[in-house]
Amino acid sequence: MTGSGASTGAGASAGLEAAFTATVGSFTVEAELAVAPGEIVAVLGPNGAGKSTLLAAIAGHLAPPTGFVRVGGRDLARRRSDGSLWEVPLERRRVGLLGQQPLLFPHLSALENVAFGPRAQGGHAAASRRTALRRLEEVGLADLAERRPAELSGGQQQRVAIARALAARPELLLLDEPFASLDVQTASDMRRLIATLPGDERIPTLLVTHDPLDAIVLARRAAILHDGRIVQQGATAEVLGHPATPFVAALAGVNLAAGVGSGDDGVAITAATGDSVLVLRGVGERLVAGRAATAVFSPASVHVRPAAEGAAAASAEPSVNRWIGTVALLRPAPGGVRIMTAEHPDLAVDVPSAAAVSLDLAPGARLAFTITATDVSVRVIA
Ligand SMILES: Nc1ncnc2c1ncn2[C@@H]1O[C@H](COP(=O)(O)OP(=O)(O)OP(=O)(O)O)[C@@H](O)[C@H]1O
Repeated sequence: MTGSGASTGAGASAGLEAAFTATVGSFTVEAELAVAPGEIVAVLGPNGAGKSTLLAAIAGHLAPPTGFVRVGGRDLARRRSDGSLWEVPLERRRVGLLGQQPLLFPHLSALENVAFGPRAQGGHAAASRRTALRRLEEVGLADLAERRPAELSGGQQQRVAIARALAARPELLLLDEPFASLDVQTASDMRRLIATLPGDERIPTLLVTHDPLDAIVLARRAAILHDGRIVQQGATAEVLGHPATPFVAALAGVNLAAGVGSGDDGVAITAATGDSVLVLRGVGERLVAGRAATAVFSPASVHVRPAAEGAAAASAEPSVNRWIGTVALLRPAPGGVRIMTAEHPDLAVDVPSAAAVSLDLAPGARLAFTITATDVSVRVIA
């Protein structure tokens, strides 16, 4: 391999390193990512955030207008300074891309599907079939090796697709919502499978999903994509446990309350109605009085009861970890009802169905909310 674009990076153990822009139509993705060998990094984002475009650019289906994609220290694509593109052809990339649909060859058996990659790489027929059978054993499908895709369930087809991707000895795995079309039990089996495979093989794996559960279960690191940009990345627990923006908080299913340090280790949050201040004390960083700070908590960790007769939302004294709110909006939530109040319309509170019935919820109802400090994470805004 010659040419100025073929620079080697930090060596064969470098995993995936990428920093590029990629464009489809008028939409542009701009990303800087690194995935270590054996590591799974989750890319989370809502519909249309650019997740599939990001994977297409890394896989080589889209030429990046700027930047580079490098795997194992070897450039797969690079824009040179004169604007010309240096890239490894698709068939020589050793990138396994697995989408929502397994896309198996319908006329081939499961075994022949899996043996296809090793054969295409020049392997002998018998050796390729042995490799394929071993891969099918790993995904628990050796006894169905002779079946064609139409004779397999959706979950089984996905397993064959994983076995096929791995049989081609990829240097990088790209998983695009691989659980999206599976039922709950099959998706859970697939998660377990994916959790063990790439680590054993030291394959860097990028897992695209819109489900925070995938990131929590499978990935130690997560990147959040929004409108084609990575808006936050880091340890999964950190990103989802203390989101930097309301957008990431909504994606993670937690509340992010912005305020200022209250001087007694709480975050003072002024009500939208402007007539009261809620102080949330929690665990986390030391806060500085008057400096911007955030508090994060789960909608389900708030306790709700009817407000005592005559309880006033407006008060000169800030109340600590408790507030009175007027129901403004009610929405279905998993296992119950989500409440939003006029005083704090950005803070969701979830109550189980049984509690919702006994609270006699309706817009305009006045409720008392409390949360314990151990359920609140607080942080200074840099
Ligand atoms: N071939 C195309 N031509 C023009 N625009 C496109 C094309 N493919 C995708 N887009 C646009 O690019 C944006 C990102 O699409 P992309 O499929 O990458 O998002 P995504 O995060 O994978 O979404 P989803 O979760 O719905 O699959 C969208 O606004 C989409 O409409």
